[in-house]
Amino acid sequence: MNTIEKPIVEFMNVNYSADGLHILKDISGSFPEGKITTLVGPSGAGKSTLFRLCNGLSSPSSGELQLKGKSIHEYDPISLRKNVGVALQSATMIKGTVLDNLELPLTLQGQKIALTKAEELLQDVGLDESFLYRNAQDLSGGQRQKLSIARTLVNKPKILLLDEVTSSLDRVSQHDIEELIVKINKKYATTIIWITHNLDQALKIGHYTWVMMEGEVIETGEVSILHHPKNERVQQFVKGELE
Ligand SMILES: Nc1ncnc2c1ncn2[C@@H]1O[C@H](COP(=O)(O)OP(=O)(O)OP(=O)(O)O)[C@@H](O)[C@H]1O
Repeated sequence: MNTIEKPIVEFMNVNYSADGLHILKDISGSFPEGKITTLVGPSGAGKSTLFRLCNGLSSPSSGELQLKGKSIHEYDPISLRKNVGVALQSATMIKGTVLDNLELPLTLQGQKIALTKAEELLQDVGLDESFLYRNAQDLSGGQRQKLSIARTLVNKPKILLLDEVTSSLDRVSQHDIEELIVKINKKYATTIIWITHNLDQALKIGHYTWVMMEGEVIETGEVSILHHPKNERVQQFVKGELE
């Protein structure tokens, strides 16, 4: 992160343990506001666990985690959900139409979505407004992922957490989603934190990267560090020698 950038998510000596296992080890660092940071590392490195701390699904065992300069403990669940949107690889839909799914974040708050808003959100993610009354179960994988991302935008989140959102998609849909995320980042200045196994994708769309291994953050910096990592294990990882 360069000096003029403001941190929006800050980890200060964060540890997380579960079932007697020390899973996240003394994590310190920040995600800059309005930028795309990718989170990479081998399987089991702790990436998804770190995400669950950012959206309040788990709490640090020790240390401090701040969002917008305020401890995550001070956010109530609704304001946390409004600030932090999440899209997952599975892009799970409820039974019903595209509109029902788009409206879900508001339904949970006892509200309805304005039709013009729903149309605008579909337009944002490149789905035609004629999709609104289609059965969500009938969408293709790529369309479902676009809808899942549109759904996170309903609350205008400041931060969007993406966990392997393109891993089960074909190349064309993968490319569409990458373009879409870059567009959202530019249009709404949304901070994006993106877990990906795909290093080419990290290099293509990210401004910054965190490399995690065995519960630790090993290297961070501009995404170009992936071309010439300093750490020997990270060098092995980028060469594909670690799973
Ligand atoms: N609640 C839990 N209880 C016990 N172990 C856990 C728990 N949550 C995560 N772990 C363990 O912590 C480690 C990190 O898991 P995590 O899912 O965060 O890794 P990851 O980097 O996201 O991996 P992947 O890329 O495979 O999704 C793994 O060894 C996992 O089995």
